[in-house]
Amino acid sequence: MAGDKYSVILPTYNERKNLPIITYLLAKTFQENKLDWEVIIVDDASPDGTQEVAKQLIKLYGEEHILLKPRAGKLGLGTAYVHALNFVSGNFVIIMDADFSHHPESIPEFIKKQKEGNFDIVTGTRYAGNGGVYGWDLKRKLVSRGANFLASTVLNPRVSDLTGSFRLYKKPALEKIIAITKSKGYVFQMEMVVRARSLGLTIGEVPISFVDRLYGESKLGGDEIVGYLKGVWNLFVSV
Ligand SMILES: Nc1nc2c(ncn2[C@@H]2O[C@H](COP(=O)(O)OP(=O)(O)O[C@H]3O[C@H](CO)[C@@H](O)[C@H](O)[C@@H]3O)[C@@H](O)[C@H]2O)c(=O)[nH]1
Ligand SMILES: [Mg+2]
Repeated sequence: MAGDKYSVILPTYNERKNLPIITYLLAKTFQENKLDWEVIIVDDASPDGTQEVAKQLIKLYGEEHILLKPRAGKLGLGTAYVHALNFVSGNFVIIMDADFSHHPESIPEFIKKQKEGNFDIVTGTRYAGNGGVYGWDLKRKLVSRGANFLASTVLNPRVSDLTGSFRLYKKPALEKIIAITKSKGYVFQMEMVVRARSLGLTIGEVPISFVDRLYGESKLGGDEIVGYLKGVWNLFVSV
């Protein structure tokens, strides 16, 4: 629709090699679809020089399209979104990873889905339709499936992929959800969906292929798994 603007929040930690290509593909996708856009990069003082790359990208694409909103240290994904939201100028917000696990080519499908049902949220799903996961070992697959199974059973949020983070939000919806979401680690994604349901927001789903990163390493560790279990428990007793 005329007047719509899409703000992509891209949290980065050591994504120097991925950032130029993901930005190129985002720009291309938005230009080809004649959409108004911006990318907000939240870099947490990556030691690999991600911010230097981001500054080059600002020169290339312009300040109206690329914003760098860095923080002084590695403060985690959840707070990165909260931080970025202060700078969003679009009426829609897209949250995605910078490491190609989330491919920009899905964005037009998210937008189409959003328009179809006037959804508050459209979430990418690896666990419905022709969605899938590629490149994970058995352990990581089991952790992801287990996390989804547990939260679905206990909290019943009627979404097939609770832990993914590739999502499109109406900006006011995201603001409302973030205001009441408490967790900070990986569990954040799941809590956001559960909170959205408790607010009566509508959610559409689009199947996506999640491909594990080529460069660098995932930041998921044992602490995050414990944090997730605690998060499910806290929501179970509170929502
Ligand atoms: N600013 C900032 N960015 C971060 C931080 N930690 C990770 N990131 C960035 O956040 C994105 C995802 O981080 P990964 O480390 O690649 O996560 P993952 O293990 O692949 O997990 C992904 O899949 C999970 C579901 O299976 C998701 O729950 C998770 O949010 C993410 O999408 C990447 O762009 C990474 O640079 C941080 O502390 N600060
Ligand atoms: Mg990743």
